[in-house]
This record gives sequence, structure tokens and C-alpha cells, in this order.
Amino acid sequence: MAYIIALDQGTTSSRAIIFDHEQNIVDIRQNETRQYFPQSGWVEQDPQDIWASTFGALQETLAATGISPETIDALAITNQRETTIVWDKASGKPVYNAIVWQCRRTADRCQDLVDKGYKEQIAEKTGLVIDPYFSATKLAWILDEVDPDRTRAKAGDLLFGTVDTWLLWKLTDGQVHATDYTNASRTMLFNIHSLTWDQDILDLLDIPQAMLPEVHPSSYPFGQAHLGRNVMVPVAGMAGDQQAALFGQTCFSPGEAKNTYGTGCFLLMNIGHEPIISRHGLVTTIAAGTSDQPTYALEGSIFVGGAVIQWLRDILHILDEAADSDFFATKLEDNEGVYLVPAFVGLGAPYWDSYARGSMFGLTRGTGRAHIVRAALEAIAYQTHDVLEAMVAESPVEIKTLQVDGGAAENDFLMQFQADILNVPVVRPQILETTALGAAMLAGLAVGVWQDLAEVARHRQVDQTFKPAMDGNKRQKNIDGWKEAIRRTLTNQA
Ligand SMILES: Nc1ncnc2c1ncn2[C@@H]1O[C@H](COP(=O)(O)OP(=O)(O)O)[C@@H](O)[C@H]1O
Ligand SMILES: O=P(O)(O)OC[C@H](O)CO
Repeated sequence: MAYIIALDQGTTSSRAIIFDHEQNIVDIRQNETRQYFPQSGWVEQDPQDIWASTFGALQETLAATGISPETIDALAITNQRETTIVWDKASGKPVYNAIVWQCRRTADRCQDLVDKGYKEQIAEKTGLVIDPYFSATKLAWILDEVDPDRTRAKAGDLLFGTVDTWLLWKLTDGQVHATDYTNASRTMLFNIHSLTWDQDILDLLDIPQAMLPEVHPSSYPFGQAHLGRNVMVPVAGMAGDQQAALFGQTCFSPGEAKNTYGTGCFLLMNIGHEPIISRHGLVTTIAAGTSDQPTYALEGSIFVGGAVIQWLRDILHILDEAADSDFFATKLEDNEGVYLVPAFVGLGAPYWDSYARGSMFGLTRGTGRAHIVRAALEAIAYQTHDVLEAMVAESPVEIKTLQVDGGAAENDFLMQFQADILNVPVVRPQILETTALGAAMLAGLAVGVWQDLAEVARHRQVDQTFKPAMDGNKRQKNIDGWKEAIRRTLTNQA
């Protein structure tokens, strides 16, 4: 028997998942990772914790299953994207905490770039909206702190990486400094047409090319991971988690879309080989693929999805477990006019408001735990509605079904409410670990475990389809209430 192991480094946890050649999950090990919130809207993680939790999960899964590393055909890495790490090449030590994708510390820098008129140019080159979400201004911020005149970065003594690059570098004992197209396309430094780092943007932010990783397709022999006792295993697949999930959901054709409900929610639609620059608040990104010719995707990035449930559990303490949210939400017939806008770190697509903060509306003396829990789950579905609405406006392709995955997609109430609010069937696959599966598929294709896309798609199975069942008037009333809540939360409206 031979296997592929996917390392899925998400915002809240690091997982190692063993797949066999039939794409069955043989074992999963998971370690939580800690987030730090040093100031309002700031989010950091410790890069050493990211590494230790990931490598620990890998070692634990090998120990628990007794699977010998010699029988592993390939490793795959998939990761929270945009999160920015800079380390010292000689010592291998990070020079600052990882600045997490959700972090808003560079909001003013981004506003300054917008005010100076770079919006169109950056959208044309990178497919992105100027926002603190992406790595570019986070990297410039770290350099301003630790290497203001850029001497060390220019000499190549400091290296930059997103989480995939950091893990690859650690796994290969500092031999390989590389990333893939999908992760590079989230930095706001990468030209998605020429598939190269963009010198104009590097100059604009004073970022030396010498510190940037090489960029390859997602299905590629990146390097040999050192798993101890002279055992080397090829790392043959790397992709940002959302693009890996799109691939794992087998959305290989234009018009096919998925939404992942993790810490955030990320709705991606395959748009084929021609990038569209969005006029409706979406971003254009490179999808995971097996060749040099890129496939593109339109993406709606929602910053707070499942994280709102974590907030109810860990900060408000009104839930013991995230899964209990289903029980409380279904205690009510409807939301009774209560809306929660979880703009804890501003709002992403399609609003892009860095300065908005969370708000709740419609509270009465009768408002209790069930209302707040339900409003939180509904907010995940409404935000997805707003993104899908933008996607429909952008693309002539009709979205007939929405494929879903991620931790919060286990919540039946949320999935049914999502189908009701979108008026589109929501299809949940049997394997919810689609992100890891997609990465494993990319690695397996690179090393010849599977021959082609048709072969990797063969194993996909549906768990449940949630069909829209809400009356049209009620749907509209719900959406109107949400739009009003959004209107009252935004700071950037004219
Ligand atoms: N049954 C559930 N209902 C609602 N939210 C859930 C449920 N299970 C997990 N979550 C939420 O999903 C997120 C974890 O999903 P996961 O896909 O592991 O995220 P990530 O990859 O971002 O770390 C957490 O934010 C958690 O609050
Ligand atoms: O940690 P996740 O799975 O919510 O994914 C984070 C995204 O990659 C951020 O862009």
C-alpha cells in the first residue's frame, strides 16, 4: 500500500491527513494553533508554532498508524494564504511574528496607495483590490520595523514566505525557497498575466526581489522533505487552501463554484484561462492546476465565517462547542429581526471596508442566546449571498449548485439556511476535508499516482444536497433586513 500525506495549515489548526490511492482518509491528526490580537484589528501567529504544530501532526499520524515514511509517495502542503512570514536565512529564525491574513494594521498604508491612484494599476496586474488582507503591505510593514533601509533583504539575508513557503523551507532543511502560483497570486506582488513578481509594485513598496521565493505550478516536484533517519519524501503539491478546495471539489470547468466555511468563507468560481478583472468587489486569483498555463478563478473573500462561532464559544462563552450552534439556532422559527454583522476585522468582499467593526441590530428585552447564535450563523449565509450576488453580476455563467466544505459546513441548519437564502441547491460532499484532498490530488498527479483529472474526479461522493425551501417573500424580507444592517455598519459609503 502507498499513501499521500497532505499537510493542511489553516488559521486555527494544523492537520496531517493520510490518503490512500482510492482517496480514502486513512488517518487525521490535528493540533490547534494560537492567534494573538495585540491591538484592535491586529492578528498575529508564531511561525515556530505554525511549524511545530504541522510537523507534530505529521509525526503523530505516522506514529499512530505505524505507516512507514518509505511508503509515502508524496507530501502536499496547503495553507492559510496571505499570512506573511520573514525569517533570517542563516539562523532560520523568524524576525517577527507571522502577520495573519485577517490583520488590518496596514489599513492606512493601503488607503494611501488608493489615494495616490494605484487602484486600477494594481487590479490590472494582480487581480486584487488594494487591501491589508494581502501580503504586500504586511511584508513592507515588517521590513520597515526590522530592516528599514532594506540592507539585509537586498543581500538575500532575509527571506519572505507565505505559510507554504515557510513549511517547505523547514521540511527541506532550508534547501528550498519556493511557492506556487496560487499563493503568489495572493501577495499583491505577483503579476497574474506574466506569472512573475511585478517589479513596479516591488519598487512602489521597496521590497527587494532577492527575498522572494521561486514560483512554480501547484503540481510540481518542489523538493525533498527530510522526515528523519535519511528518509526523503518529495513535496509534489502546494496550493493555497481555497484554491486546493476548488480543485478538491473537482471544479475543473468554468462556472463551477465552491464555498469553504472555515475561519473565513471563500467562494471561488473557475473562470477558465482568461482573467476577468472584477467590477463588483471580487478578486481574480490563480486556480490550482497541473500545467504552466494558468486557470483563473473569481473569488469572494469573507473575513469572518466560522470565526463568529468561535467568538460565541471562546469570548462570549454562550456555546460549549461550535456544533451546539445548530441546536440553539433551530430553537427559533426565524431571526425575529436580530442581525449580527461580524465585521471584527473590517469587511472583505464585496464591501472592502477596513475600518468597519462588528455590530448587532434589532435587540429587544426578549433577545437571548438563541437569537444571537442564530444571527451569527445567518450572517455567514448572508455574507455568502452578497458574494454570490456579485459573482452572478460579474459572470454570464449561471451557478446551478454550490459545492460546500470546511468545518462549519457540518452545520445542517447553516447549510439549509444557505440554500434558502441563495435559492440554489447546496451540495455537501462526503469528504469535508476537500482542501487537503485537493492538495493530495495535486501531489498525486505530479508523481504519477493518478494519471489525469478524470481519474482524480472519479472518487468524489455527495453526502447531502440541501434544496431551497424558503418562501420568496420571506427570503426577500430576510435579505432586506441584512442589507440594512450592512448599510448601518459600513464606514466607506458615499
Ligand atoms: N458545527 C459547526 N457549526 C458552526 N461552525 C463550526 C462548526 N464546526 C466548526 N465550526 C467553525 O469552523 C471553523 C473551523 O473550520 P476549519 O475548516 O477547521 O477552519 P480553518 O481551516 O480556518 O482553521 C471554526 O471557526 C469553527 O468555529
Ligand atoms: O484558514 P482558512 O481555511 O479559513 O483559510 C484562510 C484563507 O486562506 C485566507 O485567505
